[in-house]
Amino acid sequence: MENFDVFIFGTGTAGQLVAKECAATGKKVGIIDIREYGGVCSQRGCDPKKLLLASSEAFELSKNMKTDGIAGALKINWRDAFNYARRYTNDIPQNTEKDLKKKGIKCYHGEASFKDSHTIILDGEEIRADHFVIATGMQPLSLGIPGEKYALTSGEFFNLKDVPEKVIFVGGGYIGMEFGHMLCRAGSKVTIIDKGDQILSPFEAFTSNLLEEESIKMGINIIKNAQVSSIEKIDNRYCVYYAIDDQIHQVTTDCVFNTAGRVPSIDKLNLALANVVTNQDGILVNSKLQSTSQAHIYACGDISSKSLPLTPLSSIEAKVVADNLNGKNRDLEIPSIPSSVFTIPQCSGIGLTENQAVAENKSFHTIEKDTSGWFNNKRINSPLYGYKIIIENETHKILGAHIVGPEAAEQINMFAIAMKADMSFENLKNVIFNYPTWGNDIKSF
Ligand SMILES: Cc1cc2nc3c(=O)[nH]c(=O)nc-3n(C[C@H](O)[C@H](O)[C@H](O)COP(=O)(O)OP(=O)(O)OC[C@H]3O[C@@H](n4cnc5c(N)ncnc54)[C@H](O)[C@@H]3O)c2cc1C
Ligand SMILES: NC(=O)c1ccc[n+]([C@@H]2O[C@H](COP(=O)([O-])OP(=O)(O)OC[C@H]3O[C@@H](n4cnc5c(N)ncnc54)[C@H](O)[C@@H]3O)[C@@H](O)[C@H]2O)c1
Repeated sequence: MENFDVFIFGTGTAGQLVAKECAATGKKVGIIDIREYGGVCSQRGCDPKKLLLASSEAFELSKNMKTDGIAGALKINWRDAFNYARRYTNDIPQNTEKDLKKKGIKCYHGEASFKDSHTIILDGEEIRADHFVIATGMQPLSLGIPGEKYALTSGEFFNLKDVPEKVIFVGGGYIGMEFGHMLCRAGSKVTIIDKGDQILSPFEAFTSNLLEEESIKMGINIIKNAQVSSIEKIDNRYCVYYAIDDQIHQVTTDCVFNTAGRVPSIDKLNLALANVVTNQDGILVNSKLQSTSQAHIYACGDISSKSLPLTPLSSIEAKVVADNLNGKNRDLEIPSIPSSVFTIPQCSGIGLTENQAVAENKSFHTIEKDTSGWFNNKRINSPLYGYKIIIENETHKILGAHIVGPEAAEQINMFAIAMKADMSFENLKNVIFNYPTWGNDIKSF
């Protein structure tokens, strides 16, 4: 029986980091993945998405500058954009595995599951470890409706070689909005159906509503407060049925995506046999990221109950787990987390929304403005730019910052620094920034 100091499930951002840091201190490390190596971010998430988005960005800028310096009709060639993204991502699995092996880590493939809290079984063989790390991430939630099998997943979006004439996204969260914007610019007639009354519900309503209005102007059909009840295949097309106030409606489409959220990937691990406790957020962990029921089993990244499912959080958590396994006795401390939806324009936020500040009984005031007419936005003929900042009355500290605009994802990083450094809003505005830049606009917020 193979025996390890540390055995890791999952080769994404979190799993790889723990494996490398533990191997670097001389531990005997094993790692396994049920799919190709590399995880969601590099294969089916952040990176291929941003690569595909590059042509949408180029398209948008040239479309907006059409009568102001750019001549000729532009078109996104989806197949070229797809091949471009693939060129970057294709080699990552084998390079990741090569790199892990070079560092002395034993690499496995397949579906392993726990036999007891120190033993797993893979293809009938037992593997034992002193410590386990579960970093298996998340997977699309099941819609639980007839015809669900016809809905494609976000991973399958990255196999889409041609632009569908019509496409429906069930769910107007991060993924539905990002993919919807891309396909709309590439020529699809996009419909987004969401069960809630606000798309991008974790984001501030002011910025999310502005983005929704702009998305509708672009031609995206957004249907809210709608419960999708079934999907039917008719010849080569799909009919999606949904209810609003008990009234059944239907839309026909060439392609449907399930973008209704993601759930922890724990179903294949047999965690009950290892006495590892879970809930709907993932594996229950303490501040050291140990399972609350089995201290020698850690969880990090999307799968841990502590984390928002974002790449930077997966790295932070993995580092805490690696440090603890290497004897450093660390607790997870999470600062305010910036997050962005990579639509065009982008929608970004950090800290509290206004509703959350009210719920937390904060004494605060807000400033908000539609700044679409400001110079930076006008310069590129972008249609939308706006912000809302939540400021604590007594300390003038930033409780939350929310921006929608072409460079909102970069601007929000400035707020991340200010909030980490406990700066007041005035002090952030007193910083001298380059002119004329998007960062410098913050001085006028
Ligand atoms: C479409 C999309 C776009 C995204 N864009 C962004 C973005 O722009 N910015 C951002 O911060 N975040 C983004 N995210 C989220 C980000 O990808 C995740 O937070 C991050 O990848 C999580 O890393 P992880 O290591 O925890 O898990 P993962 O990267 O999911 O890795 C988990 C690994 O475990 C494997 N696995 C699963 N089950 C088992 C099992 N039973 N046994 C063995 N292995 C298993 C999986 O195959 C996978 O390789 C996006 C996500 C999606 C889906
Ligand atoms: N740019 C980024 O950082 C980025 C991009 C993509 C994904 N992610 C991460 O991945 C996670 C998952 O993204 P996601 O877009 O799948 O989920 P999400 O939670 O962001 O959005 C899901 C949406 O689907 C709706 N919904 C749920 N069930 C539904 C149903 N049955 N019918 C209609 N609508 C339904 C919800 O109301 C919600 O608006 C995000 O929370 C985020 O952390 C991040």
